[in-house]
Formats: sequence, C-alpha cells, structure tokens
Amino acid sequence: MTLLVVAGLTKRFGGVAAAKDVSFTLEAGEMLAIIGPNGAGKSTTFNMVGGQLRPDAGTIALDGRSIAGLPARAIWKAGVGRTFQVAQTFVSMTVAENVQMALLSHHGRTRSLFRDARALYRDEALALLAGVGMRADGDRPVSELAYGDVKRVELAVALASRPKLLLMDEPTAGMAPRERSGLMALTAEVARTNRIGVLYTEHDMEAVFAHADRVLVLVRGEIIAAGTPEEIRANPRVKQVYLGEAGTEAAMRARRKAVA
Ligand SMILES: Nc1ncnc2c1ncn2[C@@H]1O[C@H](COP(=O)(O)OP(=O)(O)OP(=O)(O)O)[C@@H](O)[C@H]1O
Repeated sequence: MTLLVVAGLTKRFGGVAAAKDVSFTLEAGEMLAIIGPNGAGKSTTFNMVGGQLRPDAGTIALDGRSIAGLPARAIWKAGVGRTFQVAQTFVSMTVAENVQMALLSHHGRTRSLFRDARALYRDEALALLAGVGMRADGDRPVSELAYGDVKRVELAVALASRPKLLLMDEPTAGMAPRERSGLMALTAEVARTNRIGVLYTEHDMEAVFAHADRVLVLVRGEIIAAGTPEEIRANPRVKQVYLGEAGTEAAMRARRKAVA
C-alpha cells in the first residue's frame, strides 16, 4: 500500500492561497523533496501533513488511515516523525540521554520518571545511535558536538518513535556544504533500510538532486511539476520559474556526484 496519499490539500490565510489543491503520494522507503521559491507553500503543506496546521480542504491518508486535521500528537502517534530547521535537542544532556528521552516518550512514560531512570532504554538508544554513526559519542553532552553531529542525533531522536513517515524541514539548514551531503546520504540510507518515507523541504539544490527519489515543485501554492530529479532538472517551466541556469548546473553537479 502507498504510505502517504495527499489529495486536494488546500489552505488559505486571508486572501492568500498558501496551498491550492496539492496532491501527491509517497511510498515507504522513498525520499520525496518539496522545492520552490520563498512563500511557495512548502511549510504550509508540510505543517498540514504534520498536524501543525489544519487544512481547509483535502485528504491525507497514512497507510490508508485518514490523518488530516488531527492534532499533531495524534499524527505523531499514527507514525509521523519530524525534525526541525533548528535542531531540537537538549544541549545539557548527553547524546544517549536525548535519545532515551525520546524512547521514554514513545513508550508512553512520562519525563518526570527520567530522573530515576537513566538506564532505561539505554541499549535501544545506543542501537539507534549506532544507526546514525554516533554510538561512540553516546556519553558526550550534546553541547560539545559539531552542528552536523547534532543533526545526526536529532535524526536518531526522530527514529526513536519508529516513524513510518519522517518530515524534515530543511534538514541541512545551517550546515557546512560538506556535512550536508553526509547527512542526506545517511538519511536516504536509513529511509531505505527501515522502509521509512521521507518528505523534506530544502533550499540546497545539491541536497535535493543528489538524494531525492522524486521532487515536487511548488510555486504560489500549486504543484507545477513532479517527477524524478532528471525530469525536474529538464523541465522548462521549472527552469524558468525556479531553478534558473545556476540551479540547473548545481543539480547536474549533484547528480554526477551521486552516480559516481
Ligand atoms: N500563519 C500564516 N498567516 C498568514 N499567512 C501565512 C501564514 N503562514 C504562511 N503564510 C503565507 O502563505 C504563503 C506560503 O508560505 P509558506 O511559509 O508555506 O511558504 P514556504 O514555501 O515554506 O516559504 P519559505 O521557503 O520562505 O519557508 C506565503 O505567502 C506566506 O506569507
């Protein structure tokens, strides 16, 4: 079954149609990027899927179950995880404790118990950290880490709730170019291995074209193109309204690196 089916999603803010009849699907294990200029409606679309915004119209089905308009927590419980532009970790805690906190929450325990439960889910946390290459850093405070590593920890935190779908809002924002590719390659590998669908918004075209299986292009709230990175790169309308020549070159460079 298709993991995520979005149909006719619409949201207005006063006179502005931030998302207009947005429809797309996402398979388990697939990386789907949403790109578009500032104000195109990427965050709005994203927030409707994640439950931070209620759609005015349209349907969202996760594994065949309707989640449109449910509160964010219910959507999270249904299997939608999320990472944010600015990493949402607890800097005073260790790397492992951050993941343990997420596991406590996933297993339905309250955070107040944590003080007495430093060992709880530690092995599970370390296994998740191993999956993102951070096992050896488990006992370091997050405050000591480079930002790229914080983003890896954030990925492990998101995976702790065993999501079917992961929403990533500009995952590479604030990262050095070299780190960006590493994080996206890791995300793609984790998604494929665990059959998690990943929907991400991104301004960095290399991160999009090197790692997305498919790309949606939103302009003024509407999807103007959807397809593989090759199809999007070659689409004259996308070139004209968004990518331009510089963007197309970046996309080609990224693709060459990805297939090399
Ligand atoms: N809470 C809100 N109230 C009023 N207008 C909003 C609100 N959120 C978004 N908008 C408007 O909806 C449109 C789409 O915004 P959105 O943030 O979804 O775009 P975006 O593609 O994510 O942009 P960016 O790349 O800059 O993050 C814009 O015109 C924006 O001004």
